[in-house]
Amino acid sequence: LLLIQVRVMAQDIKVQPSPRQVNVTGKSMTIPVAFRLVGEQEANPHAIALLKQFLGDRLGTEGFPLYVGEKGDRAVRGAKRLIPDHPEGYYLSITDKAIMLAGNDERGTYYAVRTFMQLFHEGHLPFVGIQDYPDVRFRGVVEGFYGTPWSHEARLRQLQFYGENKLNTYIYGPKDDPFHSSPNWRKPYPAKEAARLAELVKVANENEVDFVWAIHPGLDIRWETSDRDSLMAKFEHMYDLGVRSFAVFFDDISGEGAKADRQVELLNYIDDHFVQVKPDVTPLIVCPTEYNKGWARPESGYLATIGEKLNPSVEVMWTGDRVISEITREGVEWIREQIKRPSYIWWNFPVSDYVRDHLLLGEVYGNGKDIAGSISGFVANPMEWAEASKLAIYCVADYTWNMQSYDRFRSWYRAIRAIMPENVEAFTVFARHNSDLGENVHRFRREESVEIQPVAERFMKGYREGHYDERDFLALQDEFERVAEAADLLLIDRENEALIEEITPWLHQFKILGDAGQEALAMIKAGERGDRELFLRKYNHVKALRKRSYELERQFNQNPYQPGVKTGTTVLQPLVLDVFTEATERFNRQNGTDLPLLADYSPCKLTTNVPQLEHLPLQVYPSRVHLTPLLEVVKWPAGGYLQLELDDAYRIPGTRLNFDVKGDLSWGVMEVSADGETWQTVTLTRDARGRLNGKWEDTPVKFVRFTNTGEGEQQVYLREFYVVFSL
Ligand SMILES: CCCCCN1[C@H](CC(=O)NC)[C@H](O)[C@H](O)[C@H]1CO
Repeated sequence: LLLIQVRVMAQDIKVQPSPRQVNVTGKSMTIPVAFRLVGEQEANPHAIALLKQFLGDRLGTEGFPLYVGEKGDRAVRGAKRLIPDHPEGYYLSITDKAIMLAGNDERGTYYAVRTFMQLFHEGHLPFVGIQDYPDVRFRGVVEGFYGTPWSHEARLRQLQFYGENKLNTYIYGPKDDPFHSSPNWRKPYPAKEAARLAELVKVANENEVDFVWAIHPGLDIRWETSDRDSLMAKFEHMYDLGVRSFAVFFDDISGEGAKADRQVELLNYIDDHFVQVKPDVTPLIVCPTEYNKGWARPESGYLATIGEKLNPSVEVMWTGDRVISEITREGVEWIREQIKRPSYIWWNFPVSDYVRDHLLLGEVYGNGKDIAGSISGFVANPMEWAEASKLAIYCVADYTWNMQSYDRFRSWYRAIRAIMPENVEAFTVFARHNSDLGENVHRFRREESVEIQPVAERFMKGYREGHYDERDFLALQDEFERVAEAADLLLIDRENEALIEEITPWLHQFKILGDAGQEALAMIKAGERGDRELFLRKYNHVKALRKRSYELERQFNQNPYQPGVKTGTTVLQPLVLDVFTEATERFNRQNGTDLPLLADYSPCKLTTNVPQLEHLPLQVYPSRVHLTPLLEVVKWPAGGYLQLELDDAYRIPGTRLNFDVKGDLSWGVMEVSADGETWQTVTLTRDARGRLNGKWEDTPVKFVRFTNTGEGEQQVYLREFYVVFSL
């Protein structure tokens, strides 16, 4: 006799993503010790396998009845009318008589099992009836970023994560995989890579995820049958590896490959002769060359050609109004008109290949909740940091399954709990201050440090005016303490070692930020108490921390684009510098000292008497220091000079400047020096692109300067001025 204890329990049905329709009775039962599985022969084998894995030996031929199957299967005959008539929909019911997991299709049954697994709560199962289905047909991730492709292990973990969160699509399209793009898109994968892809397909199937293999032929495709045959052969090769979903990416190309009518001809051919003739291949997906509204040229007729001539069964991807943009109702309705079908969204978030020194761990927000009717798919392009990308991916799973119920903060918080259950608080602090991108070419920004921002602003204003609120001071001190604590707790966390390995450079930077913040605030108190000795200790500590921060930037995450490790760049980092500068200026005034203010450690100092160049930010890279180019004309007076002082004498190989002036720079002279006393003139030679390069024999150089030694003012464009100080 199975002892079923019926109990009234709280309505805390925690199912992710949020189901559409849940009828709770408020009653529950203890979990039966044994379940009698009915329907194993006909039900989706992946659903059965998941059940067996989850229930283990409690699942057998005796015990509490558990009916599993798809609409039409005998085992779930009774639920026929209750199953939602939507792709991947399911009906789930738990009563004191039986459990039923009934899918509208195979994937629906799998999702019913996933939901069932989440209903186990502290040894009880609630009596519920759930009717559920997703808003968006294709939901998931497109691995489509520039940079180091994800590892095989990372991809396997991703597919498992997608199965858990009802995402059904993974598009394989890493820009830097030579067999996905040029030059080897025509070649089959070598045996080792082929075996790995076959394994990914297998694990994807087990998690009810479509593994979409994308090809990126546009950089060098020739519109001849030979290349068309090469592409078909490659698709056959991928089909033999088990791939049943295919995409063609024509993004980020120009020239021959970008022609719409040629692309459409090829795509229709693939559709007619491959996708439609194979029994089990999902609709072909294309990423168009004009893949966002900012790049769409009505006069090119590109999108019109796609809309009119591309087979209606082909899915067309779209990133929104710009390369990186929020997806709005208006935007998806506009593109739907152009391409004569719903768009398949390629959302460029949390991809960070244009701000590689930042982690994007913030909430998923800004996309409309009313766009489901005009899109067929929604896939997120992630960071090269696979585990760290899971935060945003989890929220995208929530959003695309049930848009109306999506809550950006609740979803984000549940994502953190799903990913770091043993360090929720620490990871929340860390993610809260690692979400904005900083200035970037796409001008896409995200909120960061939202809670503490008003406190920081109010405190700084008060401090400058000479009266700040002690409660604000204490709140900031507390936040910086939490930052330091979070960094140390996460650095020793072992629950997700792959994640900690990815974010360790940022954790070290975060620790320095937490310490620097506390010490900068301590400078204020020491200054107020007139305790010179303590002030100088804190001052020196902050400077040391800034130098460590800078060295860390040159050690980790070195890439040719945005090398280094940025954290808390929108609120906390600037606050540390502001407090340091203000406290030091006060100390200098009170004590007649001239302690340098520059806490933001940099290997290079700019001095100039050219007014427009005085506050020019320097861009420091691992081996070069750049002056930020100016768009406006620079008036360079006679005698005007620009000098870069490095933090040490380097055997620097050279310097380059480009003032965009046609003639030679007879009015100016470039000089270098090791000590700032004896200078050596550098001859500047013009290269093919009109830039002036300075070379000198191999002597150590600490100073580089350019002076207008002519009679009058010169007007130049400062296009480029940088010093290479190590190879
Ligand atoms: C000026 C050109 C920048 C394009 C940037 N896009 C690429 C192409 C794309 O978005 N295709 C839809 C990569 O995917 C990359 O990851 C992403 C964002 O940096």
